[in-house]
Amino acid sequence: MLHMKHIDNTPSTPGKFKMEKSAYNRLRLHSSLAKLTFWSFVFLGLIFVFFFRSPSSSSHVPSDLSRRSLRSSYGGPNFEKRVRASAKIRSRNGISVLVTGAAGFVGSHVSAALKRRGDGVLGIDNFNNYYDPSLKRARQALLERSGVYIVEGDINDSALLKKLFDIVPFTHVMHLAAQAGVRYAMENPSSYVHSNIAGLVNLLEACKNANPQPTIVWASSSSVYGLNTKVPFSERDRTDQPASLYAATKKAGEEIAHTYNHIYGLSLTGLRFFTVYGPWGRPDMAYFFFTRDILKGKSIPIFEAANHGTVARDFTYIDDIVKGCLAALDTAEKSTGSGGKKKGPAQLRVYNLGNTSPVPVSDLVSILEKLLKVKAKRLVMKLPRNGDVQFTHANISSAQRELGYKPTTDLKTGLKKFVEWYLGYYVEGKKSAQ
Ligand SMILES: O=C(O)[C@H]1O[C@H](OP(=O)(O)OP(=O)(O)OC[C@H]2O[C@@H](n3ccc(=O)[nH]c3=O)[C@H](O)[C@@H]2O)[C@H](O)[C@@H](O)[C@@H]1O
Repeated sequence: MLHMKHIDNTPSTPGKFKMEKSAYNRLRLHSSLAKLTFWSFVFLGLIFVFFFRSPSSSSHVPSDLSRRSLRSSYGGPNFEKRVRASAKIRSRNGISVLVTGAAGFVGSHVSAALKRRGDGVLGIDNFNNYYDPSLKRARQALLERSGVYIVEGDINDSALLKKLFDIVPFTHVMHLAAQAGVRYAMENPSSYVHSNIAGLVNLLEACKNANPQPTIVWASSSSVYGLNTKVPFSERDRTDQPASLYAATKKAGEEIAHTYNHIYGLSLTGLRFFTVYGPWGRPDMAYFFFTRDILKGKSIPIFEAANHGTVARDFTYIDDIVKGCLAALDTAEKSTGSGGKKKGPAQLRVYNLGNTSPVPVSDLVSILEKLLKVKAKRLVMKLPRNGDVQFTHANISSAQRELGYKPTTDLKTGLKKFVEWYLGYYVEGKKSAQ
């Protein structure tokens, strides 16, 4: 309107005015055509996006990675058949368990034990390369032979988790997927946030929305005791002075568990594992790379505290941990909510799963020397300030009383089994230990 008025009032010669007016009309025609073309493109673009986008690229899916994997391997009758067959319960009173981190050290052992006793087990693992993924693939191959299928995916992929819960009404979730390792947190802090915080929340969201809601047992860590000096560590002790980001994310996990229990009625049990070791273990852990480096003739760094103080760990054998995990699953009560709504109070537990006899790291090395029949090149070093604590020692009376947990393997016996496995897998199997 204002624009028109301005043109009408333009003082000019008639001819010139005429000329200007027709130029103006041409201009208007051009601009209308341009507008029409522009909006046609926008409209066509919207139609294209609406009809041709993949159903998996919904706002649920957090990353390109998960989108790609969803398209390539999830869905379809064959996938669903495999998932159902793996999760099928084959014993009376059996349970169906989704095991996260199933290709990991503890995850693979727990999955195998559940399957052996007739429970339904479905695994999920992202097969990341924090340590040699070929070891994870070898664990996967073993599980595959006993009928456990591991879906390749990330616990941050909510569309995938929803799909799995849609296919199987899991009674339990054994959540063992995590970014482990105390010292690596200084190198790659975000991977701890991604797996131990964002991943945990995403998993709990899927659990709270599921109908029926599953019961959840998950891996916390002895590292939550941080700089505590009172030993042995009891579940009632303070856990507010973590020494590493890893420990802080596990502690955060315990608080997140409290929230989901409180708001949604999820039954949650956290297990504080104490330096778990054994066959098929993690190559980033000291007992594992000490073995590799002793055999290679490389020197090994042995930490000691100030004033030649002993650094010790309550090393716990994998079979004892597996028994603790199964007992936690078996004694856990059901979640009380359904479809995201709480119906009543639910169980919230936390237990130490340790061995109750701390061993100095230098003694661990002496045991390895005997088993390997090779003298270690010891390089005694000051305990670095990068997350390590001086000692750990579990009080397990709660787990003993309520789970019937009773560790039976001492470090010497357990390391003997580890070394037998190590030599068979790497030396006889001619695989290179990285
Ligand atoms: O139980 C736990 O809470 C934690 O146990 C281990 O952490 P850590 O006990 O530090 O296990 P290692 O990294 O294998 O270290 C074992 C011992 O060897 C010592 N160490 C480690 C590395 C090294 O080069 N030299 C050395 O003397 C450490 O100080 C520690 O006392 C796992 O790596 C964590 O994922 C787990 O949560």
